Amino acid sequence: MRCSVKAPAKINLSLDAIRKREDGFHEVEMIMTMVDLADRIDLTDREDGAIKVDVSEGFVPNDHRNLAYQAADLLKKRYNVKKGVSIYITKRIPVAAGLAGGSSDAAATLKGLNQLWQLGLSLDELAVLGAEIGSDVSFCVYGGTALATGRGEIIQQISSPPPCWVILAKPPIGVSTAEVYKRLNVQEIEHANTKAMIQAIEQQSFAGICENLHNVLETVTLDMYPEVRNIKEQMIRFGADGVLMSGSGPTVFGLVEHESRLHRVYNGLRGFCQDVYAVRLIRSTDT
Ligand SMILES: C[C@](O)(CO)[C@H](O)COP(=O)(O)OP(=O)(O)OC[C@H]1O[C@@H](n2ccc(N)nc2=O)[C@H](O)[C@@H]1O
Ligand SMILES: Nc1ncnc2c1ncn2[C@@H]1O[C@H](COP(=O)(O)OP(=O)(O)OP(=O)(O)O)[C@@H](O)[C@H]1O
Repeated sequence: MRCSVKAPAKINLSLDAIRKREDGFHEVEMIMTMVDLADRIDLTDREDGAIKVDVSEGFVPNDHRNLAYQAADLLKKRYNVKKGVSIYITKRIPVAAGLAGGSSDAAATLKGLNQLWQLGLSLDELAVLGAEIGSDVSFCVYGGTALATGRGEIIQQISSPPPCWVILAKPPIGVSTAEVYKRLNVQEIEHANTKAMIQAIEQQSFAGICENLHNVLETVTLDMYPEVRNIKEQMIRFGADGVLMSGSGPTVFGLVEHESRLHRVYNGLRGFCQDVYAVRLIRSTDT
């Protein structure tokens, strides 16, 4: 038996860190949403019980380090599954970009194997398992738009933002999430107004969303990598309505309401950066 699952990228419309916890993680408040740039996960079950991973991009690990492998391994061990699986990952989401590519691959693998291995688990159960793999995996299991708290694994779904375009620009560097969080000084940051962001989304106020875009990790990454700051400045200069770095970066996204302006921002950025994508937000009715 086979099945294919889409694994979309996420962006953080806001990301606030409340405090550093005893376990080394940060207590966060994040508003996350999916965009229609996606990896594809093809799963084929195997009678020999093995888990095999193959990835379209040779530099992504194809062993136990791959988060999709970890998802399959976790399900297999936890539910004592005798079958194995061949996982083929067609990567389209840039890697180590702040777009949760690996986390989304893991979430898609959990969902696909739930069907393939007929485990009958609910989304809530898959999300709890996902949290064992990484902080972003639970959100990726549900998709849509959500408030994520705890270390990112406590998910409360909210309305989808109004339709708009999203330009993603990724400079040619990879950023370590652990390193960025390590350099964050929670005592000194200007906090995000998460409530105002939720309210803007509930009221379908595009202007309100743009006004409340805030990511406390942005200053850290911008100080470490001037090229990320440059992309942010260019995105603003070319006229995106709202601009923010996603996650721990280095991808910067720009929200654009009108298609007429989309081309100017997209073409302008192409002059500075090779990895530029024009995508849409995924509304929960689209999935
Ligand atoms: C930056 C974000 O992508 C925003 O969505 C997430 O907060 C990070 O999610 P992720 O990549 O799934 O992160 P994980 O693999 O769970 O954690 C990587 C490292 O980031 C740091 N980390 C992560 C999440 C969190 N709430 N606090 C942290 O301090 C920890 O040092 C951890 O060892
Ligand atoms: N399926 C996968 N796809 C991409 N990278 C993976 C995968 N599994 C493991 N990795 C490893 O994880 C690292 C981070 O990749 P990923 O693309 O998930 O980062 P990210 O977009 O910054 O994630 P996040 O936004 O959740 O912090 C990569 O350097 C890669 O070696």
